[in-house]
Amino acid sequence: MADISKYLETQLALAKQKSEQTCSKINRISKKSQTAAELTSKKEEKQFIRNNPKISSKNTNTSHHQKLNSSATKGSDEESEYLPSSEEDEKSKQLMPSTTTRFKSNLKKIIDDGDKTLYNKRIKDWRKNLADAQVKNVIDGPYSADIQYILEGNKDFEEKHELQNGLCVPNFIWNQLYKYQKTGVKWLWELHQVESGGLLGDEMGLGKTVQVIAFLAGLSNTDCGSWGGLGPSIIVAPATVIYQWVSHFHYWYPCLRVAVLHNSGSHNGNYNKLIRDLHESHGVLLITYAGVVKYSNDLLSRKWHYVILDEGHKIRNPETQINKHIKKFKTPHKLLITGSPMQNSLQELWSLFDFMRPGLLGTYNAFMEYFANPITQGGYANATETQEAVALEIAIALKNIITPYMLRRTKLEVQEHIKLPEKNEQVLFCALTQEQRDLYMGYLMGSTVRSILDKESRYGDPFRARVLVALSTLRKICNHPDLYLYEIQEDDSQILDEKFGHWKRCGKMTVVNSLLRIWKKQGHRALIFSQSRVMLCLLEQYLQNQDFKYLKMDGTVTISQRQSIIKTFNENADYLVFLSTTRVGGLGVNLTGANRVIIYDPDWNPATDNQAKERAWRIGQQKNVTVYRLISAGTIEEKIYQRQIFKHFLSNKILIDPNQKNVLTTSNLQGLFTLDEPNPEGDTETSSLFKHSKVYANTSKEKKIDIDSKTSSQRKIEAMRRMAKEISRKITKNTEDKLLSPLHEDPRQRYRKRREILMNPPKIEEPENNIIDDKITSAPFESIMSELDIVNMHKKVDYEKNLIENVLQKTSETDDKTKASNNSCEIQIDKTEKDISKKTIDPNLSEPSSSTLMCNISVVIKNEVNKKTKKRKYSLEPDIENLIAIKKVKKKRSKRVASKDNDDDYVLKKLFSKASVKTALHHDTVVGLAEKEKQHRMKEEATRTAKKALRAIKFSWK
Ligand SMILES: Nc1ncnc2c1ncn2[C@@H]1O[C@H](COP(=O)(O)OP(=O)(O)OP(=O)(O)O)[C@@H](O)[C@H]1O
Repeated sequence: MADISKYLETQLALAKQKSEQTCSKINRISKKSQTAAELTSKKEEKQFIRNNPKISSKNTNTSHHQKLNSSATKGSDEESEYLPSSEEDEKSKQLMPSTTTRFKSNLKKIIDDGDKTLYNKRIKDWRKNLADAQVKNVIDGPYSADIQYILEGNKDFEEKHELQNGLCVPNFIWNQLYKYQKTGVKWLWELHQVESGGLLGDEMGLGKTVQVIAFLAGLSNTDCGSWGGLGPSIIVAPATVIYQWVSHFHYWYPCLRVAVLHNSGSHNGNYNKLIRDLHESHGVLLITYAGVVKYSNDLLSRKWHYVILDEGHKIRNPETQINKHIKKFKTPHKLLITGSPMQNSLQELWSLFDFMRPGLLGTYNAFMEYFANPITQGGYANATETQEAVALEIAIALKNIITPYMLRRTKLEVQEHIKLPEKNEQVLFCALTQEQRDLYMGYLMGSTVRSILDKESRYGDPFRARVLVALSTLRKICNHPDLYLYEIQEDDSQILDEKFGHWKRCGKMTVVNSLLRIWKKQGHRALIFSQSRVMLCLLEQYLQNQDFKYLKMDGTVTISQRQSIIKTFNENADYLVFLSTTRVGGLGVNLTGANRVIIYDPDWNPATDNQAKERAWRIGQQKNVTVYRLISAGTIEEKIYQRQIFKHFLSNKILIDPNQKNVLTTSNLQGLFTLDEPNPEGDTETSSLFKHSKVYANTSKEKKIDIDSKTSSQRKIEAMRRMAKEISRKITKNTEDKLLSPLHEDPRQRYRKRREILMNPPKIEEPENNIIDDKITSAPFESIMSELDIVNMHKKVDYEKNLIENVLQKTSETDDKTKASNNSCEIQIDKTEKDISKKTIDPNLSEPSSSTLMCNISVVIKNEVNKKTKKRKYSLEPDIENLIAIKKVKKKRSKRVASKDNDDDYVLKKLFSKASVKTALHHDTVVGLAEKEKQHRMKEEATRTAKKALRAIKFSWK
């Protein structure tokens, strides 16, 4: 009896201790986190007050939040959905010097035709090369499509392919076009003839630029209309792709003059003169979107034949300055090129059509009332049946209206022509580090978020701006704790250089680290995109520390040099990584040198992320492409991803299939400011919603490898380790259960219940998230005795010994069954056990605490492993928590590294095994594309079969 009461006392003490630990873990946020949240809130508050004189005239320092705030209140759509990245990036101070500067001097600039002398020289060189190619069949200079055509042995390079009604496209272009591109050129020609604008909306990388150049080349060879062929034209494009246009023109149609109206252009002197010159020579003027606003008076004072907007979705917000200026051009020939015609909402579609087919979709207000709102409403999963039916009918009507003016082909549809390699796109839900979780929770509990969520305290300040600032802060914590902490440092000296931005402090960076290491071994090259330039600096610092060769392109790289950096990366396989902001490197450029893509942080706008990944998966890519989108599990990033899914759905409903069904409901503010920990299976909210899209690493081959390669003792060690972990978990769980239970006041009852559990131990599932070979070597938990059973069966002093013996016995049984036992490898536990009992078991306790137990078992395991290590020189992998690496296994794995087929599988297993990735989803399945793909294939198959059937009955008659 006395023993039992002593035991119960100990249990009670243990339970109390455990409860305190648990409570403090759950509720207590570190001092550092609290202080950080309060300092941030104060800073933000000052800023709000500063920006809202009605609240107070008190003045404060300027911080980046001012920018956030002002942009947020401006109400531009881009800013409402997205907190400045590139804009912020362009101006934000750099944390560390960019190595990009090193490469600048080596980069060869692409020169446009703004400078007439240079233009004349280029034309002279080109003509000479053309002549050389015809005569000598070799050239000493840059290739162009016509020269290439001649060198390939074609004699008809001066001939043209004439389309119906006279468009004459030079053969050296026409013959190089894919079939669907020829259709595209014909479609542009049809629009031209009916004097209409249009939207070329092919998926990214399908050669929209090439189609437009082919069409313009055709026009310039066709004597028609008031311009007698091609008149002076303007192409508006984002800064990064301006020079891509130049080089495409120089390649595909070298005789045309193309000049860049920008500081970076070759033209010297008065920009007015350049516009006049270009206009007179019927050339093409390339200009940025900002340039249109800047030079609008001069541009608008002339008549232009074609106005073409590349990445035309830039004008999706009808309220912007750019939009207003661009719509003033008076020509019916307006083309819009974009791979993402609808990104966030239906109003965007209206804005695009208002540029190239004004009036087609009515006025803005009418469109919003009669089209956009009902379609959106009917799109939510919680819409009524009537709302759904109305949405469907209106979506069909809208699709019918826009179809003649919009040509969109997906990669899937044209796959038989372009034969792109496969693409595997996954969303990896990454665990936050303890520090991140702490800071995240601290900020959620801080005054900024409280003031947002507390309806009562919503004073008349810019509420929306507060929300956006808070969201931005949470995103920073997800990206790296230092992005957040850096801002509240009063003084730079507080920053510890060696720890600053360290990858181990951030869950997603840990994943990046694993990915890059594996990819380097596998021989893959990667693009890494982030929204923020500051984050790129941290990634850059990481790459430098690891000695990974990389190139970086962000807003600080001059426009004229961007194309050269891209070219260098594509041509030089020494560079492992191309780092870029999503907005600078994600638009329009070709980065096919890489076949792996990491999208480090999600954008509110799904198209931004899509654009980025399409840089690698496009014509010219030879290898299979894998894209990883990193999401910090349970955080704001997951909500952003869900928002992306909804936007995808909406856009697919109009552009692809009005019958699309949605699974997401509207989200509320509260939902944005929570931290949803993944459930025990590692599922986050999103992965629970999209269970059918979950990615499982294929373990079958790995299992075989492990069975073959592991010795019996290694298996025993692992079994012990797992069991120790499980026992520890059981103790913790039991203690917690009791604590939560109303019985916790009565130790006797608690004991009775506990005994009952011991007599009938619950079945415990094997942990899913574990080292690779779980299922092979683990002793079945249901047959393992609980540590308390053992305590009850033996004296305390024998506790450890018995436990270990028990484990070994069970494991031996398992081993015998699998015929893999190896007597010579028997673990000698006696000495270890004695050592442990001397060193670690607290004599005051009748039962070791779970943590002590865990520690003890670890010691046993480590001792054993060390012993083995000494004997056989095994190498351990200390950086992987709880993983005891065994060389043989590693050897097998490195063989797997070489096997390209399983590259992605291997990567995923590694990530799961390190527990840095909680779960992974197939992105295409989530956004419904895989389903579409399946349907498309089925339809194709069905059509083929039907045709065959028709032929069959026809011939059967004969
Ligand atoms: N017919 C073709 N023959 C050879 N190469 C082609 C052809 N069409 C396109 N390409 C190449 O494919 C790549 C992608 O083309 P392009 O940049 O025109 O695509 P895009 O649809 O404009 O892409 P984005 O939407 O990303 O701007 C380029 O490198 C281009 O040279």
